Amino acid sequence: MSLALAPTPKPKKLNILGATGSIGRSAEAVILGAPGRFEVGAVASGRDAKNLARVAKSLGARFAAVADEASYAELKAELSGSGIECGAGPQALEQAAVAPADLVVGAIAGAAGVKPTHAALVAGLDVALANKECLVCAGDAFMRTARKKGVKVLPMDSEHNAIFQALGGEPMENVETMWLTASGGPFRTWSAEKIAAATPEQALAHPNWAMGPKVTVDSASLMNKGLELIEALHIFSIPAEKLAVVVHPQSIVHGMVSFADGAVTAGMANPDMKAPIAHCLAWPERVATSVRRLDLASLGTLTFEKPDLERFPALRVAMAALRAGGVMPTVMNAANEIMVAAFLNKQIGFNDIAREVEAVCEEFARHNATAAPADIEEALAVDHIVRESSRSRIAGVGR
Ligand SMILES: NC(=O)C1=CN([C@@H]2O[C@H](COP(=O)(O)OP(=O)(O)OC[C@H]3O[C@@H](n4cnc5c(N)ncnc54)[C@H](OP(=O)(O)O)[C@@H]3O)[C@@H](O)[C@H]2O)C=CC1
Ligand SMILES: CC(=O)[C@@H](O)[C@H](O)COP(=O)(O)O
Ligand SMILES: [Mn+2]
Repeated sequence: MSLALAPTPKPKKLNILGATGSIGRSAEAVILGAPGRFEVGAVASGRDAKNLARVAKSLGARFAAVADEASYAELKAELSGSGIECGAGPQALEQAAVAPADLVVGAIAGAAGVKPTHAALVAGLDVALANKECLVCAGDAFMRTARKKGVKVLPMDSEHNAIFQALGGEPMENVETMWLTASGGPFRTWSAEKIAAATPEQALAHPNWAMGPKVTVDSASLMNKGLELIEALHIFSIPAEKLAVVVHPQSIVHGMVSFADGAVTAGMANPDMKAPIAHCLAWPERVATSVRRLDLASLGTLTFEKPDLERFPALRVAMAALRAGGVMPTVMNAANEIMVAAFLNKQIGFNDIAREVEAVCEEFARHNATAAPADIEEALAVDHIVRESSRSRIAGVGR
């Protein structure tokens, strides 16, 4: 009788971009909950030096990068004596992205994530992508690089991860429809009049998920689901006509796939990002997590309804950008980032977000060529121009 032990898997080496955010903290919990399975090389964030230093130490990283150069002195002081190297600015961010690794977690919020996350692909590293704005801003160029380099983009966003699991490796020709579920956000049952007067505090009160402010406001307007349709188009190389949204207030079913024979598979879990994060980090293996186990009998009822495009026009605007394709998703994403920030700063009202994003898209299409950006640089140049023109509209909103 031989007493052969199962080989201990080598720890998977990770870099985490956006390590201080909501996704970053959930990733930290997954990693700390699976001793010996992961090793962290580099971590990066925007400006929160104190928290970045904390997570770098907690995960035993070797390098920490902060985007904001003004935060460098604080980061250095926080890391002093730890032996962890650090840097600041765009080059340091790129250094964190391309540090030797098996997988890079892309969890920076917004189009700020495009350059560093793309740098990881260029360096030939697989990416686990939470940052949907990367694909809305520069999806064609981003995925072209992944294909050219032969690297994987694993979907970490809960809906896309559920669909990835529900697909089970089936060829795309067999897929009739990919369904993304939407919780409907905090205003799902509100009247149009009440939504018009919604405050940032109300928009930030998501019924099911604790997330960063930008994605939480997008969930309230349903723009998040529009961004996710565009994200799905790129991740799964599926035509826009095969993508659909259904509102599911319990956030238990995250995504579904309908096949040509009428069968439907669903990806389900309690709403906790540790589940899709663990799936991506361990893929193609599995790792145990503390995610509360699903008990359908005690839940009792799961409900589904059509999205209301009248009360939630942001989804209609995003669906138009999805259908138009070309540069329109890039334009819409940039305008939305500016308008969401203006809403959170109480400069504009909730309904102004979708109204202004639509106006910016229409104006851009009237005066510019609408072909898809040829590369990341072109996408970011459009992003920059649209941000400027969006900012210039804010003072005039409502006047
Ligand atoms: N939270 C969630 O459950 C989900 C999030 N997502 C997506 O994941 C991404 C991150 O979301 P979330 O974690 O909620 O967001 P958070 O706002 O909680 O965190 C954002 C992270 O990005 C960093 N960051 C911000 N600006 C920059 C910059 N210019 N350069 C480098 N880093 C920067 C922040 O650093 P700092 O703290 O230093 O500012 C922080 O680490 C988004 O694209 C979101 O749509 C997708 C599915 C679920
Ligand atoms: C957890 C996650 O993936 C978010 O993107 C989520 O989808 C937000 O919830 P909504 O369904 O309300 O947009
Ligand atoms: Mn999502």
